[in-house]
Amino acid sequence: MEKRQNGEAKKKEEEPKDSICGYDSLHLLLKDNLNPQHFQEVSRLLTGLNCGKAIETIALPESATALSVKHGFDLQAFSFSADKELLREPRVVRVGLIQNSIALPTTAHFADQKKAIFEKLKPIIEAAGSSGVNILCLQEAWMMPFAFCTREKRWCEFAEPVDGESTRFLQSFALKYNMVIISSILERDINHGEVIWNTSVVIGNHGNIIGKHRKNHIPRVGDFNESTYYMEGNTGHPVFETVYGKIAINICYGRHHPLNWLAFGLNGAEIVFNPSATVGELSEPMWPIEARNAAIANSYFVASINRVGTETFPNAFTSGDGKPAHADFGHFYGSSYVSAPDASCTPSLSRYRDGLLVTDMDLNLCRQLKDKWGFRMTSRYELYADTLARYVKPEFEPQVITDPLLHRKAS
Ligand SMILES: NC(=O)NCCC(=O)O
Repeated sequence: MEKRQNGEAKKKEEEPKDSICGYDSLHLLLKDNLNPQHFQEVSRLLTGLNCGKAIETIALPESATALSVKHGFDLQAFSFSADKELLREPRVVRVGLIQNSIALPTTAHFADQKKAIFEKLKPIIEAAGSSGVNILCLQEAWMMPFAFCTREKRWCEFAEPVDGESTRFLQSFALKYNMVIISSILERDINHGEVIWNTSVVIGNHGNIIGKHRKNHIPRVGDFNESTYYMEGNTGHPVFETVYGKIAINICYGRHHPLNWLAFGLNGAEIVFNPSATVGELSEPMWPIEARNAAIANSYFVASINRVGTETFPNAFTSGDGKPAHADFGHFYGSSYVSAPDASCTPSLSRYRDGLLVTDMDLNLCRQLKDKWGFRMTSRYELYADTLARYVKPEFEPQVITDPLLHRKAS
């Protein structure tokens, strides 16, 4: 079968490892195998409609497509519109998401591994910059292998202060392209006993550091032994007011926690980024649902990024499930995508290749959905504030009304 570039990639003769039956994404598998009418109907249900239409693709400059061809990364671009308003101008923001695999084996010298990731990312960030991206977000702990499966402490050497080399590397791009950049790193807090955090640094479009947010919920599932390395974050639910809009970051496992999403919404977020690192066997069926649900429930956009590839570590580890020791986490399935508050979403980036997803979004859509569905207005927060206040007390008793005939035998 024919081979096309990127969003148009058709099934390849030999199925690439970790593809979906030879395709980069479910969207492309369906597109290639359904007749156009069926595909349109399936897409209407799977990815929704934005302002009554299928989400539109947008053309990117030749410089960006040339970089994607030269460096072999997936490049896709879409646009969400909002209804025209009489009193507000449209507020269109261009968002870029980067997913990538590591660049060198995990056995290489740590300094070389980090440098190689920087080099690998340069053309992808350049493509984002030359595409006019306003806010760029990288995946969770993008500057290192996701070594938290191993429980070995030597990987802590990758940790950096908020103003460390990874931030400095990105600050130059922020300045060059007038871009806000969200950079999720393994942070070492020099001023507080050199402790380690999982942190997103928000770099402003002038190359300044606007602030940071530390991961609120730390996984204890499968091989995700992150609690061996860092504690639950202490930065609350900050929303960063940038020149391009109000943004927040819900780091990876936080996406399973509806109250985490809610708190960013209550603080006024218009786009919540979800930089992640998660593997197919554990979470792939959840991936297309949770972020999309959060976007709908909280009337904001959600931008979800997952890393790519299989990372093999020098020493095998066990998962506490009685299965044999192994040296990799499983496959990080990429599939980054954007969800809108009106229940539409973009198709995903590749399941196995590096990629850049560029998405235009008119932030006016957030308030339009609040006005239409009234989720904030009907939320009854005081009801839940009361339940939660009682629940967190040791003497809490669940509100259960037991059927007095529960134990009576059926006659
Ligand atoms: N990085 C991370 O928190 N992964 C946990 C697994 C998941 O949430 O799917």
